[in-house]
Amino acid sequence: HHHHERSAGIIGAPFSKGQRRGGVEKGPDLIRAAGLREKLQAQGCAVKDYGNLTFEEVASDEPVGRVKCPRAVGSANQRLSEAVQAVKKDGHTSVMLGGDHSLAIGSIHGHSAAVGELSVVWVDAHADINTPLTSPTGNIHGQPMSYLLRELHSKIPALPNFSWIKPCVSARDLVYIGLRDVDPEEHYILKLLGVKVFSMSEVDRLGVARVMEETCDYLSAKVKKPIHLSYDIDAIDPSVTPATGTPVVGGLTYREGMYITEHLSQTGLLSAVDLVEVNPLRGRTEEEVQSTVRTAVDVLLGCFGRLREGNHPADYLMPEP
Ligand SMILES: O=C(O)[C@H]1NCCC[C@H]1CCC[B-](O)(O)O
Ligand SMILES: [Mn+2]
Ligand SMILES: [Mn+2]
Repeated sequence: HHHHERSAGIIGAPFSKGQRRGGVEKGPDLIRAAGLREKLQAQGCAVKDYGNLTFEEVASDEPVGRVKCPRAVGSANQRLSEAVQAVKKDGHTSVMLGGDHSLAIGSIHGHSAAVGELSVVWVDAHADINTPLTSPTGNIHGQPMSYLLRELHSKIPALPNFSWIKPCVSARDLVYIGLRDVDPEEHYILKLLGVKVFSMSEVDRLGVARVMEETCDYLSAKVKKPIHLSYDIDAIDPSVTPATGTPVVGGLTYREGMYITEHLSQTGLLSAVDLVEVNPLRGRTEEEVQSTVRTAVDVLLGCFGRLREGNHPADYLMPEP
C-alpha cells in the first residue's frame, strides 16, 4: 500500500440559502466534473470523496429580524459540522466544496471540534463578518465569521437552529487576504477586534510573497495551530473567476491566488479548506464558467502540494535503456 504524504477528504455541500442567487448549489459537482479527484491523485495525494451532503427541507423559514433563511442555514451547517469532524477523525485534510460562504460556519465549527484551537485564513473580497444585527442584506453568507468569533458572542441574538453553535475562533487567530468590499459596520468590527487584514491595498503595497510571510509569522507567533483556509472564489479577479454571486473588480490575479495556496501548503499546517461561491449561472458564457471552475480546481491542487515549477512522485525512477 503506497504511503501518501497528503490525503484529502472531499465533502460536497450543495447549499445556496445563505444568499439569494440560485446556481451556487451546483458548485460541488462542477468542481468534481473538472477532475479534482483525478488531478489530486496524479500529484500523489490520496483522496476519499464523501459525496454530497443532503440538507433537510425546512417548511417555512420566515426571516428573523432581517436574517434570511435562518432555519435552513442553521440546519445545513449542523450537518456540515458533523461531516467535517468525521473527515478530520478519519485523518484527512477536509475539502468542503460549496455552496455559499454561510457554510464556513459548519466547516470551521466541525474542524475545531476535531482539532481544538485553530487559525483561520479567510481569502475573500469580503469580510463576511456582519452580525445578524449589522447585516445590510440579512444574507447569512455575509455573516459566518460573526457566529464563530468568541469576541462577538455577546452581539449575536438567538436564531432558530443556531443554538448548537459554540464560538471557537479567537480574533487573534484570524487573518484576511483580498478584502476590497467591506461594509462600514464590518470595518468597525475588524478595527474593534484588531483583526489582521491584508486588503488588496496591502497586497499591492507588500506583494503577495510578503503578505504570506507576514500571515504565517503572525499566526504562528505564539503557537503553531492547524490552519483552516476558507477560500471564496470571488477573492480572485472577476476577469478570471466571473461565475460567482458577488464579483468585485480589482481582485487577486490568478498567480496571486495560486501563490497563496502554494505557500500555505508548504507550511504543513493546512488542515481544512473551503472552496465556496462558484455559481455557474453567474457566468455569461460557458468559457466564463469553465475559467472559474478550472481556477477553483487549481486553487485546491495548490493546497495539496502542486507547484508551478512542476512535481514528480517521490518514488519516480527514470526508464533505463
Ligand atoms: O453582508 C452582505 O450581504 C454583503 N456585505 C458586503 C460584501 C457583500 C455582501 C457579502 C458577500 C458574501 B461572500 O463573501 O460570501 O460573497
Ligand atoms: Mn466574497
Ligand atoms: Mn465569502
